[in-house]
Amino acid sequence: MPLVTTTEMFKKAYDGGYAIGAFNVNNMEIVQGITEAAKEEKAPLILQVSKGARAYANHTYLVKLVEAAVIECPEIPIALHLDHGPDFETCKSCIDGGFTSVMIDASSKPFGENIEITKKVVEYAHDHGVVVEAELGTLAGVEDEVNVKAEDSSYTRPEEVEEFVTKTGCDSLAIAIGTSHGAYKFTPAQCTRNEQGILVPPPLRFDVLEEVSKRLPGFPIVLHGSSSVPQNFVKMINENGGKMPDAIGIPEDELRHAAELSVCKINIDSDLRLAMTATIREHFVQHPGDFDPRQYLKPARAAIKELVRHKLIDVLGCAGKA
Ligand SMILES: O=C(CO)COP(=O)(O)O
Ligand SMILES: O=C[C@H](O)COP(=O)(O)O
Ligand SMILES: [Zn+2]
Ligand SMILES: [Zn+2]
Repeated sequence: MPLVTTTEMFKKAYDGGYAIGAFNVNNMEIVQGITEAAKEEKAPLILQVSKGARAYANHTYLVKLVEAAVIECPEIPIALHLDHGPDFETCKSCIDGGFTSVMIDASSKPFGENIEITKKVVEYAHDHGVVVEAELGTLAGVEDEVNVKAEDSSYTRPEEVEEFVTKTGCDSLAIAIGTSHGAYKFTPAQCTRNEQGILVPPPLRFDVLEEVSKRLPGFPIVLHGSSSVPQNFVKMINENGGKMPDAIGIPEDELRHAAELSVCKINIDSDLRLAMTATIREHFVQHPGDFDPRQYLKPARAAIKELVRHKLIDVLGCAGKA
């Protein structure tokens, strides 16, 4: 089947109490690792491309890689989504250039301006059969080299969501409930220790999510910054010449719970980066003579595939839903 929008996927995910994985892609091995897992697990899939990915790999290369994945995986629905579209022009260029979904992220702008910009993108997108994700609230962390400090982040205000969705006509809404971008989502000081001595981060604001959902019944909610920062990969990185002290992510239990509620799209990028980097670092230490990129990119791709398989089956609940 050709690239699809997220409309049908979100409807089924909302009613079925699961979420679709939205994975960031930057090169061929990442596209292949993700799509091979989704194909084998019969999971609907969102592949997303950031401004940084377009700058790194080039729009055409990324679209063609995703189109190749669509040919290789005819049995699963795949959407191609622009992640964190910074302005109308970038969204327009992706809408004109083959994407089926775009995010306009004007969440750092004042409420009225966010509505204006989002509405303009929605009008153009809907005229072209493309769906739009918008955002209310500000996540902490790094995206496109912009670093939002924890003190500048803010939770979504539930009292704003109905007006925002009605006035903009957006198709899904990303909200801020305590997730953040990158591999350092919490400091150890913010965490407590459980009986096994493992750091447990402060809980997500499920009260905010529930209040939002009450005001927007049936409306798909999106969670950004939802990597769990698997500690086995952090350990592999640190034991093989890397230096990632205190990398902490979102506990999988919380993501599972969010997926059962109104969250229909869960964004994961950092975990893919960790899987790839850990595998390559270990490979270089174990095989110092290797210099053919295929020797280390092959296990890196396999690590991404197994990570994604785990997310689809054990976290998102979307395996078998294609
Ligand atoms: O939100 C994301 C992409 O938009 C990715 O978040 P992570 O950094 O937690 O993977
Ligand atoms: O939201 C952030 C995503 O992880 C994309 O990251 P990037 O801007 O470094 O490509
Ligand atoms: Zn944002
Ligand atoms: Zn994001």
